[in-house]
Amino acid sequence: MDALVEVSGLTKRYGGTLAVDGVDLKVLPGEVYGFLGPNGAGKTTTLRILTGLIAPTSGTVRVLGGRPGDAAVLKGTGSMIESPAFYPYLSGLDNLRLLAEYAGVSRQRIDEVLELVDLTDRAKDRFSTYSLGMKQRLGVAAALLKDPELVILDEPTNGLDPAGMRDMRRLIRELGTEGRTVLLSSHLLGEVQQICDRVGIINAGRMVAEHNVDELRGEQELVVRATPKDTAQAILTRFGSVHQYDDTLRVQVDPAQAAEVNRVLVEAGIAVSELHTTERALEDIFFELTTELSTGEEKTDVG
Ligand SMILES: Nc1ncnc2c1ncn2[C@@H]1O[C@H](COP(=O)(O)OP(=O)(O)OP(=O)(O)O)[C@@H](O)[C@H]1O
Repeated sequence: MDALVEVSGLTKRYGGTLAVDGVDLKVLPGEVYGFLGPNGAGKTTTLRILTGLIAPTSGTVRVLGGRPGDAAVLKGTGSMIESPAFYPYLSGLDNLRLLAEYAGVSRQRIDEVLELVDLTDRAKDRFSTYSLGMKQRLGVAAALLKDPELVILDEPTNGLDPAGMRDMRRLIRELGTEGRTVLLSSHLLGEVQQICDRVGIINAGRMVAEHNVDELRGEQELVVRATPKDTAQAILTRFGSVHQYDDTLRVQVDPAQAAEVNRVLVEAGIAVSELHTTERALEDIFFELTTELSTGEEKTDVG
């Protein structure tokens, strides 16, 4: 399967700051890929390079088989990098019309994208009257106008309230299920876990890990609080390795087996007062990796 985005040894230096430091990245057709990292990790810089907005210092970058910024690549890529810029005094619809005219897109496609981002009812209102969530969704609509194969979204839920985040996540999942390839950045673990198929973790300009989100889910643990604890622990070892954490037991077992674990414990006369899954897996990996690196070599090179 040919990757839609293929980045190798990508580096970007701003004066003395190494913003991106030898990043390798592959985004495969049809996947929703999450580019996860804390603020300042180098996500926006990488996405700006992929969309041809800035040039890399070194490394190779292929997007849709071509170079970022090439006409054919631009045609097949829709993006929203940082806050989308629109004319505040024009309606959402008129803003899209302007972009559509420039890109040679039909009126029908404008209606389709407005429908997709759930802005049909407010399309004729001025952009300045939109909520932040609506502004971001219009940004996604603009990115989708050309019916692109690849959609690149930089922190699409940033600054949104919980309802706005939910709508945006739903929209991105929809894009994924309709077969589009999506590359998005985020600093939110839970978000990436909810909407992405694969995740690349970046910290201090370096890719520190790449995971299949399903595998990570499988690595989740069950948290069990039960008495008597010793007997519970002995029973739980049948399901997977068990370790104690505070006064709970943590079992490495597929969370889908939670009901079965509960049944077996209760049938053995154990009182179960708490049983839930934990999202520690991705969090642990993330913090382990980012702490390791941030205490390691400095990313700022003043030489
Ligand atoms: N135009 C620029 N000039 C100088 N330094 C820059 C520039 N753009 C980014 N940087 C620096 O490069 C590093 C990476 O920034 P980048 O914006 O790519 O990170 P990010 O992961 O997108 O973080 P955020 O979510 O905060 O935007 C930071 O140290 C930032 O200060």
